[in-house]
Order: sequence, then structure tokens, then C-alpha cells
Amino acid sequence: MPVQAKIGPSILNADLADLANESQKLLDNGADYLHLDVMDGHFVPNLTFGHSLVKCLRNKIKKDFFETHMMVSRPQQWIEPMADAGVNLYTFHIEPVMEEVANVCRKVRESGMKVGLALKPGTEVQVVERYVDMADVVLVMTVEPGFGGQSFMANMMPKVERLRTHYPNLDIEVDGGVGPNTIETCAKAGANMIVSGTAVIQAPNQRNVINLLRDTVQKYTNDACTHVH
Ligand SMILES: O=C(CO)[C@@H](O)[C@H](O)COP(=O)(O)O
Repeated sequence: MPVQAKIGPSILNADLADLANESQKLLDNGADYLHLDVMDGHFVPNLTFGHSLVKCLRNKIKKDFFETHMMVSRPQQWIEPMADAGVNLYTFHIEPVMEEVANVCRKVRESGMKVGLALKPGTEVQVVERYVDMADVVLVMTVEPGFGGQSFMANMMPKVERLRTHYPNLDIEVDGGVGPNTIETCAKAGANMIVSGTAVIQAPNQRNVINLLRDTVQKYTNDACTHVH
């Protein structure tokens, strides 16, 4: 099955006090999944929310695909709570668990969730290649994790290109500063799962932006890949 373009808005800069409605609006406007940014104030200098909120969101949004992007120092700690909260894809950073990546991947799988491996901009892509067989998605960060609204780092594209060349069937996600002005660069490099925060949340017409992102990726995806759903 060909790799599919999937657009997953990040809700980081949405009105978190109205998260269920904001999320539903994104899905109604064509989002393929929700990218939920979990930050612990240790791994990144920002704090958001945890499994309790995700569970409440799941109670309101029953069927759609949830990814949690775990920007936390101890991703092992939240596997079971997030699985219980109804998360579909558990994407964790390899940097704080460098010696235990395989073990964490196994535990995520055993919990029934899909596995995503995230890389900070300073982490070599070769480090993640050892674990690609254990993962469903590799997330290449295109900003330093922690905040929405930062500038896209085009110099991360060689990582995406290398992964796409070596792993034609892999779901490759990009996150940070991705929007109408930067999507073509990501799509050409081979990304097929697109996280976009500010550009979608603040758009006067979310549907138009989501469609533009998806159409651009579809233009460049080859027909030898798979997808997460
Ligand atoms: O994980 C992060 C930041 O740490 C991202 O999900 C951003 O929140 C995306 O927002 P924009 O850069 O698209 O505004």
C-alpha cells in the first residue's frame, strides 16, 4: 500500500481550556489525526498536560486517531496510563532513554499502541536507524521541542531524505514550523505525516490549509509505502 499523506494538527497553541471543541473542529476540517504535545518541564522547558486530560478528550472524541508526542524524561512511566487513556500512537524521544530504546518500544507495543521514535534536531539520524524495525513512525523534529510557533529548520531535511531512501515503507513525520511555506520542502524530502500547529490553528480557514498540506505531500509520495492507520 502506498505511503499516505496524513495531516495531524498540533493542539499546543490551541485554546486548551476548550480542547475538545478545538480538536473536533480540526477533525471536522479534515485532520487525519490529533498530535497531542505532552511536556513535563524537564525534558523540555515547558509544561502541558498528561494522561488524565487525554482520557477526558478520548471520552469526547471516541474514534479518531490520537498521537501523543511524549516530550518527557521518563517515557517508560507513561506507557500504561496513555494506553489506558486511549492513545493510538505513542511517540517518545530516544534521547533520554538511549540505552533502553528497544525495551521501551517493546513495552509500547505490548500495551497495544503503535510506536513512534522522535529525534531532537541535534540527534544524528543514524542513532534511530537501529530501531526502525521496532517502530511504526519516526518523527524528525524541525524545531527544538518545547514551544509552538518557532521557525522551521530546513537543515533537518537530510535526515528525512536519508530515512526515506533507506526505508521506503516507513511513516516519516515532521514537526515544527511546518505550514504552507515549508510543506513543499518536507514533502520533497519524503515526509508523509505532517504535524502543523500554528499554521493550522490560526488559519482563518483550517480546511484550506489542511487540504493544501495534504495535496502537497500527495504530490511527492511514492507508491511503495505503508501508513499508520
Ligand atoms: O512539538 C512541538 C513543539 O515542541 C510541535 O508540535 C509544535 O507545537 C508545532 O507547532 P508549530 O511549530 O507548527 O507552531
